[in-house]
Amino acid sequence: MPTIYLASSSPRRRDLLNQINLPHIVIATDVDESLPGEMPPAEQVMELSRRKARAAARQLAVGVIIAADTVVVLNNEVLGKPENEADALAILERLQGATHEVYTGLTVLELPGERVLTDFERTTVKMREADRAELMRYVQSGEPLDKAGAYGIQGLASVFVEGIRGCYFNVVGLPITRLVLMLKKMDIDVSAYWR
Ligand SMILES: Cc1cn([C@H]2C[C@H](O)[C@@H](COP(=O)(O)OP(=O)(O)OP(=O)(O)O)O2)c(=O)[nH]c1=O
Repeated sequence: MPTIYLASSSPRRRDLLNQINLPHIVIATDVDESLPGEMPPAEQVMELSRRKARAAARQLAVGVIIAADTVVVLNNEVLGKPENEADALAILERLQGATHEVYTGLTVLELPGERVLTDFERTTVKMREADRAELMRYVQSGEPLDKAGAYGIQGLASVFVEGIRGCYFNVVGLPITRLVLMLKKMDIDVSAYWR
């Protein structure tokens, strides 16, 4: 079975691979995340996941690389990670009482040979109304700062989520079933690692 590499510094993605008992090695990458402004969100996250996978591929000779990129989209506007606490509060004030979408782009790259698959997953998230004081306390918890859309559904932000449609794991940053299906296309069966 090939060695799996996760081209991500996100602890959430690591946790999700551990949750499905998929042994992996984390590879740190540094990619240019600048994009042309008019790119649709699905294209953006797929392109960035491809860049992350390719950056990891430059450091390796053999194995299968997984890379992902997640953004939150509100009324066609792409929201990445907040720049600071004030930005996090501004984002959360827009998300409260509204419905948004979470997109994750996913790339699986096999070495040697560079066979590459890229796809994306989209989940709709509805948040309840919340007042400024509540959102302020959430920002002060420190949870929003390293997360797209300034929240973590898997953490304290669960108190704001009214409902979701689609893959939950996609919101956390790694759509598990989408990944499993892509690995299957590369003739890798995740359950073969469960020994
Ligand atoms: C919406 C949401 C995002 N997130 C996180 C997942 C990702 O880590 C992060 C989105 O940022 P990304 O740029 O996709 O990933 P990253 O910078 O954390 O890691 P890397 O580029 O090295 O792979 O937001 C949550 O943990 N919970 C959520 O509910």
